[in-house]
Amino acid sequence: MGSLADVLDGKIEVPYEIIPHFPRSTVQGHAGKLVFGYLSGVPVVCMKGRFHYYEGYPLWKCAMPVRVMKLLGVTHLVATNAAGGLNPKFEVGDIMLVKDHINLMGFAGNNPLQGPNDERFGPRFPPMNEAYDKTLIREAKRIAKELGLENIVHEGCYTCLGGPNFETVAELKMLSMLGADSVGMSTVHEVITGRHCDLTVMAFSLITNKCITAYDSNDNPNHEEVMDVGKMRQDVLKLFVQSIVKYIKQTEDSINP
Ligand SMILES: O=P(O)(O)O[C@H]1O[C@H](CO)[C@@H](O)[C@H]1O
Ligand code: HPA
Repeated sequence: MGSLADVLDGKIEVPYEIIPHFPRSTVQGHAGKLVFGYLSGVPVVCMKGRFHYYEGYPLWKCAMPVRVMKLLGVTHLVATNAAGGLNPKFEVGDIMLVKDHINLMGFAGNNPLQGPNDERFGPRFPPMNEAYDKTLIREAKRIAKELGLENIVHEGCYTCLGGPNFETVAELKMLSMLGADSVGMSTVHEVITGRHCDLTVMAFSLITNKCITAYDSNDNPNHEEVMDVGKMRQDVLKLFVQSIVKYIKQTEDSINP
């Protein structure tokens, strides 16, 4: 067992505390380390713990590790998250490939790219209509089929709220009407920052709980359940990401032999 970061070959772990100006992880279950190593022979860097707006960091700081990755030579970002399933077809433990997002915090003028634009990373007005790489989504679906995961892998639209509270019934009903299929408190600002600096991006949600859209329900979402489902699905997620990374490497090698 262990997360993806734990099974890298030639692993080097760098605690966030020793990286100058790096934020610190404050969330239970987020260890706070950058882990370098090889996954199926492919050099990768994993974040063991990410940063959320509700921890008190501005969005640009939450997403700063993405720019650090860009400067390290990273070309592809695979962002994963735990999310509530809003689409009634999703079950707990399912995977949702993100085909699009709704940047709710952006609606209120809060964006990781706010402030002076650093042209060395990217343009002032980056497009976001093709944020999630279509080829990677297609190949992830093929890989899911090969691994026998086709019944649990879906495609949908993710939305990020500021948190830390889970959503009200009325909020969830509204998000559903807006077209969201999964709901979380991360990823969108990382993806925007990644696309701004021209990383190829894919993302997926692990559905850790069903969103409660009925007033007569006695269930409550909670972080313990989110972490438990994450642990339960750890091995499947590892295999899935490993296969996607292998595919990326093969295509890169065929382009630049
Ligand atoms: O998005 P990640 O970091 O996977 O975690 C999700 O799970 C936590 C809530 O249980 C929130 O932080 C939410 O964003
Ligand atoms: N809502 C918001 N964030 C989440 C959820 C949820 O239901 N589950 C995991 N992260």
